[in-house]
Amino acid sequence: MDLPENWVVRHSRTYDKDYYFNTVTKESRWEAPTADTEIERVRASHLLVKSRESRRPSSWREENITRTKEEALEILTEYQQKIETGQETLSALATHFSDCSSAKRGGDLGYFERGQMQKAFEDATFALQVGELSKPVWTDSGVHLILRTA
Ligand SMILES: O=C(N[C@H](Cc1nc2ccccc2[nH]1)C(=O)O)c1cc2ccccc2s1
Repeated sequence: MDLPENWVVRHSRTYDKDYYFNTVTKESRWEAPTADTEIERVRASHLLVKSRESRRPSSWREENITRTKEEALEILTEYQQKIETGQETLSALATHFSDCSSAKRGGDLGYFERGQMQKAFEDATFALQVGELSKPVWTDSGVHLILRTA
């Protein structure tokens, strides 16, 4: 029986039967959680660099974004290197350089479920472990670095 993420089976000596415990939410229940009973949601922050080909080639930073996709990736890869070496945090770089309005919240997008974000972004985020940084991910908005936070 494969349980959804963070769920474990425990044994109740009081009732001499197994129960299920979520090591993150600390919730316990008698019935086994299954993938389809759990509404999976994640939380993430991101840094977006737009290009001239973005769905909306404008942002709080730059009214008319003209950089090419190649230039956007070069810029994002610089940020990726700084975050991976611990020189910078994604939150600090997103605040100053992200072309998404979530820059005002350190790149935090809040919680979301499948079906809410552009598919490539959703798939990349759900594939990350909590605390893990993505590789550059392309959507119609531009190129992103994603940090899964919950
Ligand atoms: O779509 C947004 N902003 C777009 C850029 C963008 N495109 C995205 C595509 C996937 C995930 C985040 C994305 N942000 C913009 O400003 O042109 C969002 C901004 C915010 C701000 C707070 C929380 C959620 C969101 S989603």
